[in-house]
Amino acid sequence: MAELRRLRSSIDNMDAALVHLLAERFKITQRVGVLKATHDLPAADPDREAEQIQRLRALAEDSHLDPEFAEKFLTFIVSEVVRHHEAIRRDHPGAS
Ligand SMILES: O=C(O)C(=O)C[C@]1(C(=O)O)C=C[C@@H](O)C=C1
Repeated sequence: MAELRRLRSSIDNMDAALVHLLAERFKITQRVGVLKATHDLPAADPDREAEQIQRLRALAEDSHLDPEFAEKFLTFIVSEVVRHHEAIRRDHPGAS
């Protein structure tokens, strides 16, 4: 069906955009991880995460996206970032 093909083509474009955005986000959090290891800061910052969740839930509501889903998505990404931060701390020569 032509309509299904068109819709799937748009889905593929958006999935590609998501992957590119996530790759850029992880490049930045990599640098944050090195900074945190160098300055002996904890991998996770629960206060910052609470602010991010609050902000994303509000954005999701405005955009008619399920805020629960937005929170789960952010938490999934941030938990992977924290795992990377912990690995950087283990490997980083400047870390204590
Ligand atoms: O902002 C930070 O301190 C980060 O390490 C980045 C980040 C994130 O991925 O947004 C990851 C872990 C923290 O708990 C909070 C936020």
